[in-house]
Amino acid sequence: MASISEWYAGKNVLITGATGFMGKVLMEKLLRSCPDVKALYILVRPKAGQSMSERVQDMMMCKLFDRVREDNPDFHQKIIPISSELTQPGLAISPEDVQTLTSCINIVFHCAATIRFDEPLKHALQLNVIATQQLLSLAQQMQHLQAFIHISTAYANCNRRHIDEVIYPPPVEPKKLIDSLEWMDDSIICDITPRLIGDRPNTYTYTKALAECVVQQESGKLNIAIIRPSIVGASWQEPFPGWIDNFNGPSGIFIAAGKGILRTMRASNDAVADLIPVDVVINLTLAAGWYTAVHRPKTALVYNCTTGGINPFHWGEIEHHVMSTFKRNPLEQAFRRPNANITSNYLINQYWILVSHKFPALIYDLFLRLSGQKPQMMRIFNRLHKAIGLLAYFSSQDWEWNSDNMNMLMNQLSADDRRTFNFDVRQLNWPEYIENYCIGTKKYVLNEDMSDIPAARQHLRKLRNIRYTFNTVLLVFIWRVFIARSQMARNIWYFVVSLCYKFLSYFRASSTLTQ
Ligand SMILES: CCCCCCCCCCCCCCCCCC(=O)SCCNC(=O)CCNC(=O)[C@H](O)C(C)(C)COP(=O)(O)OP(=O)(O)OC[C@H]1O[C@@H](n2cnc3c(N)ncnc32)[C@H](O)[C@@H]1OP(=O)(O)O
Ligand SMILES: NC(=O)C1=CN([C@@H]2O[C@H](COP(=O)(O)OP(=O)(O)OC[C@H]3O[C@@H](n4cnc5c(N)ncnc54)[C@H](OP(=O)(O)O)[C@@H]3O)[C@@H](O)[C@H]2O)C=CC1
Repeated sequence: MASISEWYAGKNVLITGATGFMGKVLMEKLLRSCPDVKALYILVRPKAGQSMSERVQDMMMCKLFDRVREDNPDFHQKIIPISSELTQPGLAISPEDVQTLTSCINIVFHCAATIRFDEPLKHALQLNVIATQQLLSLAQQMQHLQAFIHISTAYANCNRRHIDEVIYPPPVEPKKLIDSLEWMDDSIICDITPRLIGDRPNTYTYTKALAECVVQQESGKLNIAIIRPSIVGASWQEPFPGWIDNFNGPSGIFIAAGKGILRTMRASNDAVADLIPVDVVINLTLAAGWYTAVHRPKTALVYNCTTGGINPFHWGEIEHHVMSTFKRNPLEQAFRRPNANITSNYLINQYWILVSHKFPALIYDLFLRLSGQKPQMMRIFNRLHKAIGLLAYFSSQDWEWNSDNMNMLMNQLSADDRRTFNFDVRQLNWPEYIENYCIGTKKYVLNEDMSDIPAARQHLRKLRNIRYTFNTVLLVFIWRVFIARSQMARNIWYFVVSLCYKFLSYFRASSTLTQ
């Protein structure tokens, strides 16, 4: 039987969401490990004042593609951008492009989605469900299509504790919801959203569950597989350890903790942190594409792509390793020395938010105001609180995912493929991974230079001295205001001191008696 890379040789691949985090890693891996792939057609929209081709050119310059560039400097010739806005009818693909795609595509990877937790329901539905439906219709017209791989999330069914590799009945029939929301005013939709999403935490997980149902409805006509990754983190090994390019999920939290901004967060120390490295997800996705096309399973296979059941690691351990890494490799211009703690207790968390977030932010903003600058710290903390409020749901509880299909797929691979498309997370060394992850956020998200670490350490020492000075001044101030000025406070103070003195004399006397 052909190996995975042999199977991809000569194939035309369609990728949605190629400019996103996972889409880029998918493209890189395909180009590097399947060098004979014929072409990658990627659906891209113009954005932020950049045309589609400018965006693609920029993307290919990214460090992520360094290894591919080394192997094949002309790799860009294999990338064919197709202009598309997924929220538009027909995905806004021109008739000529539709013609090209339907005549040549062999496999589709559908990665595009809105992953924002606060997305208005109508937009999340438009992108995550309706666009998926439209892409499936397009796929049905593709004459040489062998597999359609849909990227979902392990949290699509997070209202359940135990999640099997099956497509669960949807919370509502997608078509009914689409029809009803079509005529509704945005404010009405906003009002009924909590009732609709029910026991799911956000519109993201809700619409991803609906998308799975839409995919299932087409599974009789197409060869389909669904990949459900948990919390996708930086790369483990490929193309190099620690690659990450965004603030999503834990990355933003790690950075905020490393910068000394985040000091407390609601999370359970003992809950499993189901992180999965992005390269593992992509290796599994490519292997699943091969398996779906070659073996044509009778029903759509779902692959829960998680670590918790196989090689568990907990949020408490993550906190420890993140803090230890940022103490050894500090981020530049930290606000305070990194020292974040997680707690599952609501009141304790609120106390630390007040003392360690809001109070320093107020003081710093006061300092900025007095020095004629614009206050900004409170604004940053408000955004951070919004983000951690939305993420806490995922870090405060455990889920159990069945991963039989992931194991089955691993057993189907040859020894060579298992090495090239490694998704065996039993080999993952968590402390090493978290260290590379944190350093990755420093190098690739914040674009900080590792050679500036001595200066960053010096800055932390300065912050420590400021803290010591501040604490001393505060003590003297309290003494001056409450002790020195009030007779009663003075009396209490003398009483406490004389009590301590009496205790000390008593212990000294009793210890001389026993000698
Ligand atoms: C040491 C302690 C260790 C403790 C460990 C505990 C960690 C717990 C982590 C739990 C993670 C759970 C994730 C669950 C994932 C489910 C999996 C998936 O399927 S789906 C995949 C997961 N999906 C997601 O993760 C999406 C979550 N994100 C969102 O929904 C939205 O970004 C938002 C609502 C948080 C903020 O909206 P909005 O106010 O409109 O703001 P914008 O969006 O415009 O961004 C403003 C600025 O903030 C930046 N920034 C962004 N995110 C974070 C962050 N987490 N943090 C910090 N910063 C963040 C952003 O880059 C930007 O910077 P700049 O350009 O201004 O400089
Ligand atoms: N990251 C994670 O932790 C997890 C992600 N997933 C799933 O993996 C998939 C990829 O996620 P990830 O790469 O992290 O997400 P990103 O947000 O990084 O990428 C999303 C992609 O979708 C594209 N897209 C969004 N809206 C449109 C639109 N209207 N028209 C055309 N393209 C659009 C984006 O294009 P543009 O650049 O133009 O915005 C981008 O390429 C998603 O399906 C997500 O649900 C699942 C579990 C965890």
